[in-house]
Amino acid sequence: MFSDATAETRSVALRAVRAAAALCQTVQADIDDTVATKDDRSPVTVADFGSQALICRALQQAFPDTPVIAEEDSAMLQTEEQAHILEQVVARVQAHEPAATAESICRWIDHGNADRYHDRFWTLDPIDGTKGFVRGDQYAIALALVEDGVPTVAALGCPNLPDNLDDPTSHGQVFVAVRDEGAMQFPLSDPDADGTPIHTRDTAQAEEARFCDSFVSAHSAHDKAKEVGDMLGISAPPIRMDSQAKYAIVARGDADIYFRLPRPGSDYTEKIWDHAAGRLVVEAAGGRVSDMHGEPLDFTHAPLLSENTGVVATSGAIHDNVIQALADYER
Ligand SMILES: Nc1ncnc2c1ncn2[C@@H]1O[C@H](COP(=O)(O)O)[C@@H](O)[C@H]1OP(=O)(O)O
Ligand SMILES: [Mg+2]
Ligand SMILES: [Mg+2]
Ligand SMILES: [Mg+2]
Repeated sequence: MFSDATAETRSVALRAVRAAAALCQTVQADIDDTVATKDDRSPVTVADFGSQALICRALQQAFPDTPVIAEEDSAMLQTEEQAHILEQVVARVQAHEPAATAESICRWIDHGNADRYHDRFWTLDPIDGTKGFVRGDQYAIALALVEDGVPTVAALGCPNLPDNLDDPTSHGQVFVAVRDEGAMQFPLSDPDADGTPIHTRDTAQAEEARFCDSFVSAHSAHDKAKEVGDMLGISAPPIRMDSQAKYAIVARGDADIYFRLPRPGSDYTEKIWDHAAGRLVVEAAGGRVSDMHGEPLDFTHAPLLSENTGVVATSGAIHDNVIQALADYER
């Protein structure tokens, strides 16, 4: 399905995300005492730092000249107060990179601290949905290459996502997408398994749609999504889920719409690493992604999506209807 042009990029991204997913799974199995609180009061864990260290290390080795814009930095790890977190990060990373030291790990993490737009850069959320991760629910490891402002290659790891939403017993996929070429899912449990192509649902009538939104009500206006869903005639209950796993379930046809609608009075600006990989996975699988006004997501103001308000992803054919319903709702 994928052309040879992106073979090395895809394979480095896929291997790095698989290693980070394995690290996250071992931390999640034993989550106590691995969580700290950042200056903005949001949680960060040993796994966020460990995941960013492993992925940035792999990117730096393979593509030394391509900047990385990632969520975390090592500053708080280097404080005395968080020495116990750093110690655990070192132990977790050494399981994958035996020669790693506290110093090299902090350097790898900070390789992800390019802070402005470039014509070609990687963007990484080492754990997207940290609150879900800490709760034992959904989270994602989201990596995308952005070229000329558009995501072109993505690897989105979803270690807790069931293969089938109605049967939570088997789970864990990584989604790989290439712009204009398609999207595939690979089981995390078997590095040798072939990928399976994924496609959005061919839903033509909005009333047949299922929509998903954030689990955390502070991240997205649940009531607005519900009311717009009612206007579209949607009767199925919303799927509430943490992280970019929401993009993945739209991409593979478990849901038709992902609503991320700002809460009234919120001054939160979305970050590029929360949307670059997910957007590409949905678009390459046949869907559409825009902001809530139908405008394309603009990654040229990295690290912020400062030109956009809200995000809407759909299976494709119903996108214009959904955007129209949002405009009618706002009126
Ligand atoms: N007030 C907010 N509004 C919208 N998104 C937020 C807000 N605060 C944090 N986020 C981000 O939302 C993402 C997860 O949202 P969800 O799981 O609901 O889709 C995370 O990346 C999280 O950032 P962070 O990574 O700093 O925690
Ligand atoms: Mg994160
Ligand atoms: Mg995030
Ligand atoms: Mg965070």
